[in-house]
Amino acid sequence: MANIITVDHVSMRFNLAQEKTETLKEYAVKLLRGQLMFNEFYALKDVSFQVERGESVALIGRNGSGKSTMLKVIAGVMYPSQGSVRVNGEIAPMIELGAGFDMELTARENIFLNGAVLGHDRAYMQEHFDSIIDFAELKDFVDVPVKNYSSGMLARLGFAVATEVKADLLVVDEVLGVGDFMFQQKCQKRLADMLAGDTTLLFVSHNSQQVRELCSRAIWLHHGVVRGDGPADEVCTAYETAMQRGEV
Ligand SMILES: Nc1ncnc2c1ncn2[C@@H]1O[C@H](COP(=O)(O)OP(=O)(O)OP(=O)(O)O)[C@@H](O)[C@H]1O
Repeated sequence: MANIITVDHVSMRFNLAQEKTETLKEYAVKLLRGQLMFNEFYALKDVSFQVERGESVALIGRNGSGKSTMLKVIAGVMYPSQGSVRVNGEIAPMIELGAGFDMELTARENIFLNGAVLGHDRAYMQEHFDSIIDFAELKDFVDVPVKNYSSGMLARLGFAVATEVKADLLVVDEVLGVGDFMFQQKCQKRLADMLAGDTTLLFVSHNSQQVRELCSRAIWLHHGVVRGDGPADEVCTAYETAMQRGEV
């Protein structure tokens, strides 16, 4: 089967300032004078993997292991310092709460805006509009600027839009953890339905049960390095065992 994602020897380096600077001006002056010392920090180190069309893959690992950075590089929000990423299809990214929304606009306006960003015209979005609002349970808040939404409401709207407009690849960062229990169940069911079609799912989760239920495969990142890649159940068990033993 064809690969939808090819991650080829990707490294992501961040430069962390060693000294604390109080103001942006002080930072800029020190930077121009060459007085700032940086520590090089690799959030991803020589990561390679491929994902086939229709696979559902979870990225797991401790806090700070590089999962979100990997999603951002795949979604094209960040460019890797080394290596390359190729995505063969249309991506619906849900990687930051509210990203892709204009906070000053209403839900109605944002739905059309988001649709346009994903390459869908007004007529297409109009056709799907009611279904998005129904799923997000925001019927009474359609014309409220989203800056007044709670984080749960924003997550519901984001999830509803990203999953309504069928993309080839859905990239989801922990957003399933937001919203109440009932909504999480609904999201999980929708993802399962999409996976029964030919959507590819790549998602980050700290919930092993969810990973086992939704994903056929898991990739375990540890300090930016791939420590495991294989059937979700096996990789989750290896990760849990390592945590219980205090090895990670
Ligand atoms: N823009 C940035 N500048 C500097 N460091 C960053 C930046 N983005 C991420 N990092 C660092 O890279 C490392 C990996 O972060 P990342 O968010 O990818 O981890 P994660 O596995 O998603 O963690 P979590 O489970 O807590 O969400 C962390 O140490 C983080 O502090």
